[in-house]
Amino acid sequence: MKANRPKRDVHPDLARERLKCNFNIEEVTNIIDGGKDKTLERKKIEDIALNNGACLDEIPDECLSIKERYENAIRKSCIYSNIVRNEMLEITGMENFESPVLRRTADAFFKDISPFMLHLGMFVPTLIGQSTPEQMAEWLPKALDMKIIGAYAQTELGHGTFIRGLETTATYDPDKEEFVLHSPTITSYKWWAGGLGKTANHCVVMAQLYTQGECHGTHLFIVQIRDLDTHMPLPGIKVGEIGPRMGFSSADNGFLGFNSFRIPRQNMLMKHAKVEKDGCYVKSAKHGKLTYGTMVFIRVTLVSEMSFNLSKAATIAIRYSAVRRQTELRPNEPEPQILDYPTQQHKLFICIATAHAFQLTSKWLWDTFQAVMADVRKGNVDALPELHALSSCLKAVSTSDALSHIEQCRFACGGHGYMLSSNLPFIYSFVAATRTYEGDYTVLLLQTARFLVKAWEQAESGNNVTPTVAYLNRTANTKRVVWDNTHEGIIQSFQAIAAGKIGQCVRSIRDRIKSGMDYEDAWLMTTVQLVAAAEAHCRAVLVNTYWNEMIRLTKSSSANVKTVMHQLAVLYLMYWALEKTGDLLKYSSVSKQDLDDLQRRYEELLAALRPNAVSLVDAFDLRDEILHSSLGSYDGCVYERLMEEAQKSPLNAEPVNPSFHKYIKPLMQGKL
Ligand SMILES: CCCCC/C=C\C/C=C\C/C=C\CCC(=O)SCCNC(=O)CCNC(=O)[C@H](O)C(C)(C)COP(=O)(O)OP(=O)(O)OC[C@H]1O[C@@H](n2cnc3c(N)ncnc32)[C@H](O)[C@@H]1OP(=O)(O)O
Ligand SMILES: Cc1cc2nc3c(=O)[nH]c(=O)nc-3n(C[C@H](O)[C@H](O)[C@H](O)COP(=O)(O)OP(=O)(O)OC[C@H]3O[C@@H](n4cnc5c(N)ncnc54)[C@H](O)[C@@H]3O)c2cc1C
Repeated sequence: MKANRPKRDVHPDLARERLKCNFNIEEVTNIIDGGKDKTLERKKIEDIALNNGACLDEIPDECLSIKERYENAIRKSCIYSNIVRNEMLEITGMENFESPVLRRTADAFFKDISPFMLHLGMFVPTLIGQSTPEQMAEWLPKALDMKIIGAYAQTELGHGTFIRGLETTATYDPDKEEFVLHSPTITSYKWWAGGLGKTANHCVVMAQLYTQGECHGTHLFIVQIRDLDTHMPLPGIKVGEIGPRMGFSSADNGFLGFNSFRIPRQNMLMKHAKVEKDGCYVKSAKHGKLTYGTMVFIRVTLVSEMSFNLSKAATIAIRYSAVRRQTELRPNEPEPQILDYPTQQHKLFICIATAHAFQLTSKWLWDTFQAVMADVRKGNVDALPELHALSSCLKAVSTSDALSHIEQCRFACGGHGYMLSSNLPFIYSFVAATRTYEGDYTVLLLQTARFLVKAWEQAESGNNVTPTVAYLNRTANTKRVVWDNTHEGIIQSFQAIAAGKIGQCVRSIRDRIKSGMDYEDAWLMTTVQLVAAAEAHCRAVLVNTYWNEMIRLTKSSSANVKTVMHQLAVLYLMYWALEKTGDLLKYSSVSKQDLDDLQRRYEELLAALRPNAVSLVDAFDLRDEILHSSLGSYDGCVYERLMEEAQKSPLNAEPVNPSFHKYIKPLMQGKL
């Protein structure tokens, strides 16, 4: 079903906005993409995937039933996978199947989500990260060629966060050289895995490994769950979909139970630990948590995923705000564009800046991840704790911030932002899940806090600490940093806030221990502060990385691009400084006068960015097919699109709904 989209003239308000632009949009797009060549490659791929209109729907997703939505998503997933397999991977290279470009074009096909997302998103990365070379040779080509379709089944009905508490067992039987997978309780049923309910025929399963009568903790196994020809669940497998949820409606998140289901020994993913034929367990020589590798990988990719989602929401809300006019400021004057209201600018410009902050930080995080993984391959796991701490807090804060900014974008669009045709509710519900999945917000910040407390103790005793906490060596023993309203000063203040909060946590824990608590209770009682300290550390990392990367990437930019990129980064620093005035007063010498000054400069900066606002979102270069929004299209024909989408409501298919004759009329006539 292809939909024809009428071509329209650009709305005059948007056309005027574009004339005001004073910087080279393409240069900014190149910075976001990671270089001119990357932009060209992206555009080429988008043309291949989107120009034939296969991604478009006649009937909007939201007007379909649950079953129709799933079936339509499968239909398009197959079309899309075929394009990826036959045309797109040729350009990116097979090894770049995780390229953000593929993720971005997928969004044009799925307003909600593809049931195949977890296949490429987690199943394939697990094969790559957890298999021996022999296992990789066996499974990876089939998975990349869609000969098998997989899911990642780790979470159970009873446990998601506490992986060590998972109950599914994999017991080795040396006589048959097989593992027996079993779900001993209702709470041990796998629950949530995307694509598992109806789509996948294979999955990676995390289970407690038993061999020679001993439990060796959780390990990963590859399991075929459905017949490849009939797609029927195999005997011993109970599988289905978990039911309607807030978002992810077409992802067929599933449940899975095993009744003494047997798999060959070779199906244990044995890169980091193995079970010999005789049942002897050989432990990972490197690091006990390497089986958690896929989670770390996805946490890293989620930071750029948040940038992408926020850039979509910001594009929709800013284009709409340039077209929408509301309220006479002075009698008989034209109503202003709502984008002219400083309160609207305050809601929206931070979204543009944050999308940049996350994008630049995500590239840096990706490079860090690659470097640490290269070390791990050589047997050096020293940097793993820092990577875990960093990816945990950046995943937590980027998903949480993106969520609240996307909600602001929806607020910024008034009533129309509540329409599903605006796409803002879809973006919101997708991002809402990211705050929970792949590690809940609080839980991940507490992981980072463990690392920070140790780093604090090292710095306190005069030892050098790892790079992302190096500021502790400077600030651990400083009471209050001297306020300085330059960008360096603001960055240092964020580091001082983080150091101050971590130090306070350490003192609280020690005081509680002194007063008789054991370490676990003292830690538990301090967790509210520990979460705040980890968040503060993450903000310090974000402001520092964003600033440094922005300077590095704009070195050879034209003057006006430098200026506008600089303005966005300063806006980001000021916004967060003003959000955290209580902390600044506590940990720096900032005065009321300094804060009033900062507020004034922030408001001036909003005004300075105003003429470039539409062009800044144009620089995200998001095609209409990707935006899926009645409010955010490039031409700004908001009202026409809202009306057009309204006509598609199934309730408008007939002038009188049968319920009138069945219920309303009898009620009116007193015959009910
Ligand atoms: C195609 C591209 C896609 C782009 C992206 C788009 C979409 C995303 C795609 C897919 C996602 C969609 C769906 C999501 C799928 C899922 O949600 S899968 C399930 C994810 N589940 C979780 O994340 C569970 C969260 N829980 C945990 O991670 C851990 O249980 C825990 C909370 C970290 C604790 O683990 P535990 O084993 O109990 O550890 P313990 O407390 O014993 O800690 C011991 C030490 O080990 C350290 N540690 C823990 N984890 C790691 C790690 N991963 N790496 C390194 N180190 C680790 C821990 O900090 C302790 O260190 P100490 O030194 O002792 O302090
Ligand atoms: C849309 C979606 C898709 C998903 N896809 C998959 C998938 O493909 N595969 C898969 O395996 N899983 C998947 N999940 C599961 C997901 O990973 C878990 O839901 C997530 O890790 C949170 O775990 P939980 O549900 O057990 O929450 P819980 O741990 O029960 O959390 C509930 C509350 O308790 C708090 N809490 C828990 N432990 C602690 C603690 N130690 N200290 C302080 N507070 C704590 C949390 O902060 C939270 O507020 C998905 C989830 C969603 C929502």
